[in-house]
Amino acid sequence: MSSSTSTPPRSRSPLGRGRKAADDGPRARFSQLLPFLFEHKKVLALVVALSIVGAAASLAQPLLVSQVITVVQAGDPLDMLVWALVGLVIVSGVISGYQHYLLQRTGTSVVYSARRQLVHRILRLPISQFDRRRTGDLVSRVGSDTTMLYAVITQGLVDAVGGSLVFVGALIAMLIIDPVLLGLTVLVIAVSVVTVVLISGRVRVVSRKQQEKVGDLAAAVERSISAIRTVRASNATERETAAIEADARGAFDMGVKVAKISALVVPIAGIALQVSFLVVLGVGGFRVASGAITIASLVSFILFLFMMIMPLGQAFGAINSVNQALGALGRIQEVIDLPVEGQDDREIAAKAAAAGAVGAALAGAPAIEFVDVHFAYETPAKVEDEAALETAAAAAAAGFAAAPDGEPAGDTTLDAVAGKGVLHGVSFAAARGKRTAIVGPSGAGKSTILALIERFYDPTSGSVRFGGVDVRELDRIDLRSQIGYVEQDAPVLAGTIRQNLLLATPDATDEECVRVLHAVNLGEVLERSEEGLDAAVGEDGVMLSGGERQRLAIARALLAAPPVLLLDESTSSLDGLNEQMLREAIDAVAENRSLIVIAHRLSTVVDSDQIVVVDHGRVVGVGTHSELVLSTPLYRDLAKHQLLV
Ligand SMILES: Nc1ncnc2c1ncn2[C@@H]1O[C@H](COP(=O)(O)OP(=O)(O)OP(=O)(O)O)[C@@H](O)[C@H]1O
Repeated sequence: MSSSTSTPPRSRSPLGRGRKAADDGPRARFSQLLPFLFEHKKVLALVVALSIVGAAASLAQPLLVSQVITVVQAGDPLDMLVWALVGLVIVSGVISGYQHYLLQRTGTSVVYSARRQLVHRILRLPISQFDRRRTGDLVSRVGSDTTMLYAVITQGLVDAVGGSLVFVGALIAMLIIDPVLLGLTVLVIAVSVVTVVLISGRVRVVSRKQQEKVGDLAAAVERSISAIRTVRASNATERETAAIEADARGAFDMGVKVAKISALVVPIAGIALQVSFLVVLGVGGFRVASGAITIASLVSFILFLFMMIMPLGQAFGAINSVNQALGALGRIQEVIDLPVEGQDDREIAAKAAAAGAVGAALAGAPAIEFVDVHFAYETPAKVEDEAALETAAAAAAAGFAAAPDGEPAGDTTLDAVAGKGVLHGVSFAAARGKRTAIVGPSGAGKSTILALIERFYDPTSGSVRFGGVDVRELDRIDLRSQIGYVEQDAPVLAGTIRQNLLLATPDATDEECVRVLHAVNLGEVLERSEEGLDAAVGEDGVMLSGGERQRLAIARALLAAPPVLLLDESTSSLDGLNEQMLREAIDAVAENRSLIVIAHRLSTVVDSDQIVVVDHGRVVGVGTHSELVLSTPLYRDLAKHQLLV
């Protein structure tokens, strides 16, 4: 958002903005994971309850085994004990299977919930966010980063909760059996826990970087695919492939790093088990020999030791997967924390809605009016010192733990600053029910004018008025429902003709669809395929010609029958017939409504009620064609070039 009035403070996200750490980038805390888990608290509670039962069943096993040994030594019959053991094994198996299913389902639900939140947020971000974010990276956050959350649930976290019960239970049992042996075991375990915690902080950082690389990869793929014809025609396939492969390689390298660090974690539980086993066996042997404990006690102590180490391994796995997930969650949360479009003006909009401001547009006021409008797009801030960031990241890596906050070392490309002015004191009024054309050289600011009417951006100063009311005082949804907008060059969505038409007017009937298609001279496309309205138009409408695409977009706007229609004429050159059809389409939509059309071909606009000439963001002339030819040199030149005078 470029408006000085509505731009939120720089520090938008608690994670990313305004706070730069050595490993620059969005970071998530464990507490931010909790809301995702909390959504499933009932199922998770059930899983924990099952874990407790499972833990009890597991804990009972060594006790039974110890009983079996005692009974065998005494030469007594074993019947009941054996059946109890079999029963316990079966119960443990069933419980663990059900638990596994619940965890997988919950993991999938957490991913689903994160995706929903992300999509909900992304589609509502201010347009300025799309100017500086890469589409592929956003797609990757929805598709890839979210899947990392799955592992938190399935790989350990909840298991570790249940496991910790086994751990505590085993600990108590071991304490009762032999406190001396336990002391030695705890010592070995404490060393391994400290090591794992130190290593896993690094996993979070590297995992986030890996996700960033996956984002880069997705953005690169999107870039090439969306321009595939140009890429092919430029013989750039090899170079584009190489560039994408380099991004894939970056993701792979980071993946290998994650694997290396994780690989340090995995054997630690095993090593801890082996070391404690040897210590317990050695010292335990002496203690049996000296009569301090019995053989049965030593055997059950060792079984408890195994039982205690298993959940420890789970806990280490959990720490690892949580840290990986937190890397991805940082990127998810960064988007979720962005303000949605209009977040700042909710109060104004509520007031406006209460007052019915759109409906109460002032009688006699122009449909659209610009009053001394100045505007500058925000431009992404530069990364000031990448080398400093790298050094700081390396320093943090050496420290192994999660990076501490540092001084701002630079700026990511997602922060924005006000760029150079695009509109400078633009004033004009588009009368109701009339046709206003905006003309001017490329880059003059014509499309920007339409963007301000749609409130994709707000002016830096001055005001844009709809029916005499400043658009900032209107509810955006109401405002947009009054305005049709046909954007330049890319107006068709993948899908069928019907889906395209119904985008703004989901309830329109087939008859209405067919009527608007005829109104814009597109009746013929219905005859091309037996499917009629259900014929697919392909990604970006590639199955339609440039002129047809533009007219389909006009038909869509026409179907909604808005009182004001903004039309950014396609810059692509149309042949005579297509141009004629476009003019007829515009004539059809101009009926009974206020039309503002950006024209690249003066022939489309010579008969407009009013023409506004824009040059370098300034209005340099307003009038009819014949007036402007006399009064405005720029217009005269444009007209001359297009052979109209
Ligand atoms: N989203 C954007 N972010 C930053 N700058 C932009 C953005 N859109 C346009 N600009 C800049 O604003 C200026 C005006 O662009 P605009 O698209 O309004 O011109 P135009 O008159 O419609 O041009 P054309 O006739 O070529 O479509 C240009 O210098 C352009 O580079």
